[in-house]
Amino acid sequence: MSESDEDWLSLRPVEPLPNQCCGSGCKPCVFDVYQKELAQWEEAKEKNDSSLLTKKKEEVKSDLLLLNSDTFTAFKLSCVERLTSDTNLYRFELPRGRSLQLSLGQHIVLRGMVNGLEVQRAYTPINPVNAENYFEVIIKCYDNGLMSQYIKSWQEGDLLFWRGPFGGFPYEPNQYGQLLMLTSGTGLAPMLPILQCITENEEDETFVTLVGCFSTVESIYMKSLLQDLARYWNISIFYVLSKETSVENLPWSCRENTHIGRVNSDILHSVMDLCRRKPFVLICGSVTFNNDMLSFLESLGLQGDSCFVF
Ligand SMILES: Cc1cc2nc3c(=O)[nH]c(=O)nc-3n(C[C@H](O)[C@H](O)[C@H](O)COP(=O)(O)OP(=O)(O)OC[C@H]3O[C@@H](n4cnc5c(N)ncnc54)[C@H](O)[C@@H]3O)c2cc1C
Repeated sequence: MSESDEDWLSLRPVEPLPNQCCGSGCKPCVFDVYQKELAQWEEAKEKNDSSLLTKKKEEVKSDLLLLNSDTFTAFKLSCVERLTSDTNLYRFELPRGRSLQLSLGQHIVLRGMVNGLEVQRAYTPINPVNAENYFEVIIKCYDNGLMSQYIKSWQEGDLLFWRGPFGGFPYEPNQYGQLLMLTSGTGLAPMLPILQCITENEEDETFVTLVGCFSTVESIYMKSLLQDLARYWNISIFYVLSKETSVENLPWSCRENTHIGRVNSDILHSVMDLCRRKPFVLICGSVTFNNDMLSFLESLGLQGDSCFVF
């Protein structure tokens, strides 16, 4: 097939803008995909054969894996549950008896279209890794967030496009005597499948202490799931609430395990004193939160090789 210069120009892939990238270091990133498509375009142009461009740019279906790290697959949004004023739980349908087959703590990348611009952002499924027929993500929407605008337009039944998986925390049962999980907001997400994996395995005797940082009691996500998990003999859960004024104003169920204020080295010191063994620390929050936690832990004598940042 022969094409004019103008036709070739219209087929040339467009270089992504920096804010289209999710920034989570996934491979391939939107820029890798662009480089690959550009090379494909240059080859097709050289051979003057545009049929070489039609190869797998869009969604693919694999019989074995539902997800693919290169290309996007459509999943149906089956249910939206409001968790707080700005955060919802989104449940996606999978074919009957199928699971996403993620490893612990892995994230997936969502593709959105905002004002004609393709945007990609990372989200971490919270369901147990062996869950069949569905997967779930909790997403906080920001007023001025690009993907947030797209997510706010979703309706149950919509088809949304995901690729992955990426990242993850390599975990073996009883590998660590004690895990200490430090999370801020939706940073809770990668911890939930790890907690569920430990509590579902009677042979796994790992102690886990989770510190969840939120602004108020109302903003704590998945409170009833966390309460259920805290009933296990090896799981302890603490909250640090930055916008509450006094423990006395909190419901009785939260008073004993809540600190008021922002998490600091004193709070971490008291939490670490309650750990049964020297902890291996998992950290997930904003970049500032993660860096703050690493420096508090260092001041408490914990080295970087005892920490994993999502
Ligand atoms: C590996 C990984 C896993 C993630 N998992 C989840 C998850 O499970 N659930 C989830 O909700 N998010 C998760 N995120 C964050 C998510 O990828 C997006 O960054 C977030 O949804 C904001 O995207 P946006 O396009 O709406 O905002 P952007 O357009 O990227 O940002 C615009 C503005 O929004 C605000 N904003 C964006 N992100 C933050 C933040 N973290 N803290 C404070 N203000 C912010 C700021 O004001 C910012 O200037 C994850 C990120 C990574 C890297």
